[in-house]
Amino acid sequence: MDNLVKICGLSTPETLDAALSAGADWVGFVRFARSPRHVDLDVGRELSRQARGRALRVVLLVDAEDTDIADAVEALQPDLFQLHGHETPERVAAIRKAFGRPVVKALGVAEAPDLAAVEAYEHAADHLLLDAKPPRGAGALPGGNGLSFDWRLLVGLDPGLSFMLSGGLNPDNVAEAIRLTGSRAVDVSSGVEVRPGIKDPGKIEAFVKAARAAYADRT
Ligand SMILES: O=C(O)c1ccccc1N[C@@H]1O[C@H](COP(=O)(O)O)[C@@H](O)[C@H]1O
Repeated sequence: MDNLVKICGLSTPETLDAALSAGADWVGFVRFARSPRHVDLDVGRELSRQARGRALRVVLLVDAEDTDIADAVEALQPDLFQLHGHETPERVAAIRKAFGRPVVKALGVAEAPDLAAVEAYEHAADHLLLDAKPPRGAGALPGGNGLSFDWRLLVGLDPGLSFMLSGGLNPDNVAEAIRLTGSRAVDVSSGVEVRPGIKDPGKIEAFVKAARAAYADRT
């Protein structure tokens, strides 16, 4: 992953088009029924067709059963999976092997000891996504909460696999996040929305521009 921008939680042709036109490298589709960004299989199929050849397509799953993964693969033909639940390294490796797609494993970060989990996924996942820990409490989503964590925790981090920074990013803070962490990949969902699940084409464009400018400043 190098100078990569991912826009996640896209659920309409118009907002997907905004992400593709802005030059997003990866686009994400959420398959998690409780999420305001969840796409059913028919919508996902159409969106995935729209993105094919223009960006890599990521299907986001949360502690999914094999049958649900198989349904998502059949309909959306994703290029990668993002696993955003409590999947163990063994489960991540099994999904990667069974479905023949690279896996991005999301890990929640709140404090330095949380980064100890990184090592366990070194041989199981292809990439990591470092996200804020979700809030405690019934009904909280495992991600997509617009919360950031202390990016200084990542300074000097050199995991054995590439990582993507996520959690609470938006067009106004992504440049600082890239500058501070040195991250070569960023991911956003709620920071380019007007309300949960409703993406804003202008914010999508502004996010991609701001991330690209920050990457360019670094080289
Ligand atoms: O977006 C969701 O609804 C979601 C549901 C379940 C798991 C993860 C989810 N979102 C992902 O979380 C990160 C961070 O999101 P945000 O930018 O802080 O809103 C991102 O990868 C989302 O796609």
